[in-house]
Amino acid sequence: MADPSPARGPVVEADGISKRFGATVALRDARISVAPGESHALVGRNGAGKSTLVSILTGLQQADTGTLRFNGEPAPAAGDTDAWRARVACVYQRSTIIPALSVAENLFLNRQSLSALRPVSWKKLRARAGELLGEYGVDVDPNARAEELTVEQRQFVEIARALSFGARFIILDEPTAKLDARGIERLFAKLRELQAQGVAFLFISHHLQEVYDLCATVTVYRDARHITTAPVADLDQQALVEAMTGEASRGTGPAWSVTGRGTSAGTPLLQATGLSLAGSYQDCSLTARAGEVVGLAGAAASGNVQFGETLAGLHRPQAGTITVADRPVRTGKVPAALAAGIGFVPEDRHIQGLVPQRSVAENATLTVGDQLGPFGTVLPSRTKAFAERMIADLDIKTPGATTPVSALSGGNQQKVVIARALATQPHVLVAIRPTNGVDIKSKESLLGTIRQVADQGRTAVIVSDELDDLRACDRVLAMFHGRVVAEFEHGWSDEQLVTAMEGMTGPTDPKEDHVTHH
Ligand SMILES: Nc1ncnc2c1ncn2[C@@H]1O[C@H](COP(=O)(O)OP(=O)(O)OP(=O)(O)O)[C@@H](O)[C@H]1O
Repeated sequence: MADPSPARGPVVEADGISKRFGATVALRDARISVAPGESHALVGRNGAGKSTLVSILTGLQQADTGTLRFNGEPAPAAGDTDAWRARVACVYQRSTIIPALSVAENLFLNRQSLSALRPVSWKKLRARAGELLGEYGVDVDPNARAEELTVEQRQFVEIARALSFGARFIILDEPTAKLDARGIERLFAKLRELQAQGVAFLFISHHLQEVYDLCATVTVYRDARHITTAPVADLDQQALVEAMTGEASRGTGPAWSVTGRGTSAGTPLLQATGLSLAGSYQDCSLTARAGEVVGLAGAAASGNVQFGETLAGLHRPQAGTITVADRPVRTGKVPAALAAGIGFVPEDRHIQGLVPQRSVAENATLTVGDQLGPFGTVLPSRTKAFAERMIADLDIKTPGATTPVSALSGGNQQKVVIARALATQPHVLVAIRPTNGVDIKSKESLLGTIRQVADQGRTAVIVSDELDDLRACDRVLAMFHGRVVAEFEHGWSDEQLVTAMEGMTGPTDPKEDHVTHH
């Protein structure tokens, strides 16, 4: 690792940065400055320009105007990858680790210092990988295949790899999106440890609490512009949200409201009985009635995501049955689930959700081709009208319905995935972590949209470990280690639910009459 460079000013300083994509202005005269060893947050609504700034700070894209300096010196030439990597490290939400390779191979992939002319000594490489992981306190076996690692271990390997190029400045773009509460704690502990060694970071997150927990300074972008930079201690959450939205917050609760009427009213629409999937969960049952939103809570290894995916036909369970409106659904087949009226919002929009080169309109209507014309003869005008309604309903920030989805910001892509799931007017909507990557204001409208599904006499299942998502539910089942361990009627406390998700049964409290331990 290179010696830390002597502090000659901010680790990064960008000023007057503008960037256009065709008619879209992604950044307009924006700025950012991060001091050595500083923990700096960058927040803003979906499409505010955060990822565009990251791509400019890491040399992936060039700004149209503006200046960029690292440690007081001009940025390296475009394309000089090694020089960029020595100044700024970046960990993206999407892993850049190659699953089929070992940890050691991943760490030294594409590294110029290993001459291509010399045969690679695997023994040496493994030893160096071990040293490097040790240096950053990452407890992972260099021989392990990357696909065997947990999301969190993979992220630690990425951080070690990124910093091993010598940078003392690391950008983390929504690093907590795929971690559960424990994983986030460990990631933050690691970041604090690195900060104590003088590493500065720029932290991007839609979870404002994380900003308060981790960062000393916050910068807010809105509509491609820099709005403010301030010590986090000087901005309370209301002031921060106001800076992000440009509106005085209403100070009231969320736009949706839990009716709590679902439990006794409504006939069962979705019934999953005794489902088991080897290695994931055993003997799990769930009933969702017309008019209610049911939460399926659980931490990373609880099996809740696999249970939700099974409902949508992604896995074939070894045991158990699924019915929609009393009709059996063939398990393990996505088309069968769709035909039975189960709409699905997958966890990973990149893999399961979208066709990036296709337009917003096409993506939003991928599941309803038959409503818009026979296959191959989709009528563009109907597709467009349908998509335009979705764009308005879900507040999707896009220049138009014909814009390719790849040109949308991450959070707006997530809204397209939800639009698509809603397009079929499903009887049952199964949504996995639906507000992942979505800004605080859009989150309310998305949860409101899911609520509408129930209000129209249909039903929704939200699979999540996010308390905000779960609060939008009438009833929550908590899973731990592959089993449903407790059920909560409306009125649970955060602590009760978190305790259940962590596999601990709280003391039996007379006030706990809305909790059933299974
Ligand atoms: N390659 C591109 N082509 C066209 N437009 C783009 C491209 N990349 C970004 N944009 C547009 O630039 C704007 C800023 O997007 P950016 O991804 O920087 O937002 P963001 O703040 O990171 O949002 P999110 O929180 O949703 O990730 C958006 O309107 C987006 O649609």
